[in-house]
Amino acid sequence: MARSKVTVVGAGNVGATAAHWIAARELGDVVLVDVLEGIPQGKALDLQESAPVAGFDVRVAGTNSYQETRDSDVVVITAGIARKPGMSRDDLLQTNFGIVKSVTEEVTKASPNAFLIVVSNPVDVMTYAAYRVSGWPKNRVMGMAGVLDSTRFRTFIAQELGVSMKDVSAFVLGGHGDAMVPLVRYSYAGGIPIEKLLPRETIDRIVERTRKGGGEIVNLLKSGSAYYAPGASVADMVEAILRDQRRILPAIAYLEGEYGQRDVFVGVPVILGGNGIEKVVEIELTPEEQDAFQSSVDAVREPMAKLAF
Ligand SMILES: NC(=O)C1=CN([C@@H]2O[C@H](COP(=O)(O)OP(=O)(O)OC[C@H]3O[C@@H](n4cnc5c(N)ncnc54)[C@H](O)[C@@H]3O)[C@@H](O)[C@H]2O)C=CC1
Ligand SMILES: O=C([O-])CC(=O)C(=O)O
Repeated sequence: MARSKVTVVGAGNVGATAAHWIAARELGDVVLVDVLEGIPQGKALDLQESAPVAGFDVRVAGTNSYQETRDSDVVVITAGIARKPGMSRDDLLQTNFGIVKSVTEEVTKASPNAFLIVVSNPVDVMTYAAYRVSGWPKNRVMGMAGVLDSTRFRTFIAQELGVSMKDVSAFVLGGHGDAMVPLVRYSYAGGIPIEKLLPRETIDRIVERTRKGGGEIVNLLKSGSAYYAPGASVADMVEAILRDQRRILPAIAYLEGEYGQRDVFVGVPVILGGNGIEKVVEIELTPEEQDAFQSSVDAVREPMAKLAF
């Protein structure tokens, strides 16, 4: 059986870290692409040279050309600028729109049958842009944010309870901005609803921390944004597709009536497997949760309306 091939566009912090997780989990051969000369080649060679000691057996290549990305099974787009303290993700809109547009044109030519996972921010809007530019079906175009937002929420829950991260599950819905919706009612530790285990004030505090989780890292790093957890979250989605796992994950998906929304990409629970987004899973929301979700979608539609294709 031919080995899978994963292209990661953008060999910066998120791209290189995603490539690392993807290679370490032997999900497929990895091609790193960037406009900077030497960077994707150098990082790919360095990562490849870790294989004998780290114990993985895949090829890792770096390039400035899309030629070598040909016939990839999955393409991850991390190309673009990251925010600095004081900026919102939406401040990156026009610069990253230009980049995501040109990258999408290149990758869709080189790998017409791939699955596309968009990471560049503002990611809900950039996923919509990639969908429009690619003209691909909705099951093959998605964005990564919910896995990251949920892993942050899970981390905070586990830390508050002083229990293993393994036993904590949680869901965050909506756009990847400060209006995202951590779903407390659907969050559990060892199968027990967290509302039965933690006081309301503690839950409210970690919900707020989750919403601002990206900004917390930006303020600490000062010169860029998070990449370890984002890179690992990308690898989880790549694995779900390439290993046909049919996982239920939150992903940025195209909505055509689900959750009362149309013609927008936003984070919702999906079944992710060998056919990409196989289904958007609709769960019942309380009126308050529905209102919060609507506000979050509105916050995605606003910058979306500024895109000129
Ligand atoms: N969706 C999410 O949850 C997350 C999204 N992000 C976003 O991911 C993006 C990347 O972040 P970092 O890796 O930290 O930034 P970075 O600055 O470390 O890397 C970005 C890379 O993209 C490259 N690039 C720029 N234009 C390109 C083009 N046309 N073709 C190919 N490569 C190009 C740059 O040369 C650079 O190496 C940012 O927009 C950031 O906001 C970051 C973390 C989480
Ligand atoms: O906060 C940022 O700009 C990067 C990002 O999306 C995150 O870490 O959640």
